[in-house]
Amino acid sequence: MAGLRNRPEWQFFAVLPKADPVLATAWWLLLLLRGALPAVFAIAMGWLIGAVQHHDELAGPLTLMGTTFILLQVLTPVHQAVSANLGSRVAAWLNDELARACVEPPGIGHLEDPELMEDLTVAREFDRGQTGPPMYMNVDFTATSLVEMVGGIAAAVVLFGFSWWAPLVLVVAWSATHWLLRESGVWRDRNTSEVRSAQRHADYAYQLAVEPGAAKELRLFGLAGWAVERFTERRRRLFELQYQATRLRERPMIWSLLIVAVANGVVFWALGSAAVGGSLALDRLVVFAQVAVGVSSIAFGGLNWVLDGAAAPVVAVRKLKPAMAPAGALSDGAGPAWSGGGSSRGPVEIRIRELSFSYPRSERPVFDGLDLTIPAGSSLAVVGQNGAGKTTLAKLLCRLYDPGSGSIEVDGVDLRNLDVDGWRSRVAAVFQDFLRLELSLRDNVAPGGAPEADIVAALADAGAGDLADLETRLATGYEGGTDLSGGQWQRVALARALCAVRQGAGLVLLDEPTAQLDVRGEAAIFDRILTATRGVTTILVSHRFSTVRHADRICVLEHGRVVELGSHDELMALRGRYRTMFDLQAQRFTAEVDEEGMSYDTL
Ligand SMILES: Nc1ncnc2c1ncn2[C@@H]1O[C@H](COP(=O)(O)OP(=O)(O)OP(=O)(O)O)[C@@H](O)[C@H]1O
Repeated sequence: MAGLRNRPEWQFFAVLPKADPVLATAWWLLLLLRGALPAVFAIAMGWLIGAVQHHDELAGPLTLMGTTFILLQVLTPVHQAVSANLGSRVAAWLNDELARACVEPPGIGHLEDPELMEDLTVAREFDRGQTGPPMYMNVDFTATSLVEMVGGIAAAVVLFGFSWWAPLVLVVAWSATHWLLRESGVWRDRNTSEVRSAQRHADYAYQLAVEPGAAKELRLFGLAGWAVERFTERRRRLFELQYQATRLRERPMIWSLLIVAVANGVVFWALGSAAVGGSLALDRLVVFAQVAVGVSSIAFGGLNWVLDGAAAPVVAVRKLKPAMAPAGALSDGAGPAWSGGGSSRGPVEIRIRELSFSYPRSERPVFDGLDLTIPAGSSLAVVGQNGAGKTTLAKLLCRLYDPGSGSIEVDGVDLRNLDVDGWRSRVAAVFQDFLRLELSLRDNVAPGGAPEADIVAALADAGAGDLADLETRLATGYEGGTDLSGGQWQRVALARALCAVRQGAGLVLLDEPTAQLDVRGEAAIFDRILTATRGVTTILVSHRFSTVRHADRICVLEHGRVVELGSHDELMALRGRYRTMFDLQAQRFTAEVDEEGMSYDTL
């Protein structure tokens, strides 16, 4: 039973009533009715012939035939409409499930776990129509295939009226055609890793060609023709593979044709001899001959093929739900909303002890015994080569991951013992890949709400005071909406953090907060950031030493450990890594005065 429940088809059918119980019931009823109608029509025809032969009343059989015929015509489009609606609801249900599974875990490990990526891609993209038909079509295809299956079974049931063996022979023979498709590899080969990989390549090349993100470089590097060529070639390869997969192979084809021909020959021969021998009247012969033909609609197993595509996203979503929860879990924070040692406002002291951390499924530790203390209210700049672990440190401080071993303490309390939401409400962060909400400027600066005076002041501190009206939506495509440049967006992200500081954040994390600002803007803004975050514990990640040097202390990260720690002057005097990096960058900043006679280079 558990095995049956785990089957993809079962999971697919189980989702239908969850998506919409009323539509699912209507869908099944219509399906059964449509499946049964051809057999009823055959019976009605036999009845009519019998009535003509015996000079009986024709109204009954004619009414039944007419009604069946009309129902056959009318129910098809009605069922299609129900299928389309049910399919859309199944897609919405799956999308909701996936959204919840992605959003509910407090950490983010489940979204960065390579083992979950394939299912996540299937679950995310199933309704875009690129890897297969969208769900509303899949439900319709499933309905059509099931109607045929039910039709074949109904015909076989009626054929029992002739003999017990005839329907069995025909059902077995026509079922052999399923084996034909399976042996031809239709289902198996269509979903091989080679086909999936070809599909991925074709999709990628297509996206390169049609999406605006790649448009600039494609043109600049003369790659436009290459992208189209690549797409065409990859797609051709995909079609070739799909053709190979769906091509019927000779041997199983000959065998199943033979079986079907023999079985039908035997049954029709028996029907014929019974009729000639006088044991089967014309009216019954007509019925049984029709249903004997009708059994053929169970042939070829199109249903399996259709269900394969329809069930894949259901299986992926249902698999992801239980897999994501532990991957994104954090150890339980036992404390109340804020259970740090200090007050619920004001700066916090951070103490990192023997911290080790590796990303999920990664052998290589990012940190291996990191020790670092950041006194309350001080600022610390973190520098180091690409990949040194600066962003990872910020993620750990936001408690998007828990450490592998060691600890991060806030005012003497292990971060794992703090309530996650309570802690996060005390952290203001700007990440390199910061959030750009398609909402008003006001909501971008204060997504959780804040007094207007704080929003306006935060925008001014971030140098975005005159960017736009607070109610302007920061996205094109909306009435009065506008998009911003990269640097302008960065100012909005900074304003969001600075607004949170005004709301009482105790830790500010700035990961490359001025990377997209022009030099003039950076120098001006950085002074304002320092003023606005004065007295708040601030961690600044930056490759710009003009920014870094203003921090109270600077730490150089290398191979998961702190290799240098001190003020700018102390580290310069040390003549170590920091000095080398600083001097290298300083050589590129020789011009200290611009054409307007103003000095911006603060190195
Ligand atoms: N989601 C992830 N899964 C696996 N490994 C990751 C992930 N994110 C980062 N890493 C790895 O962890 C290491 C540290 O990455 P991190 O982003 O913290 O570096 P960084 O110092 O911020 O680099 P940069 O200066 O380029 O921003 C790198 O080797 C990186 O490849």
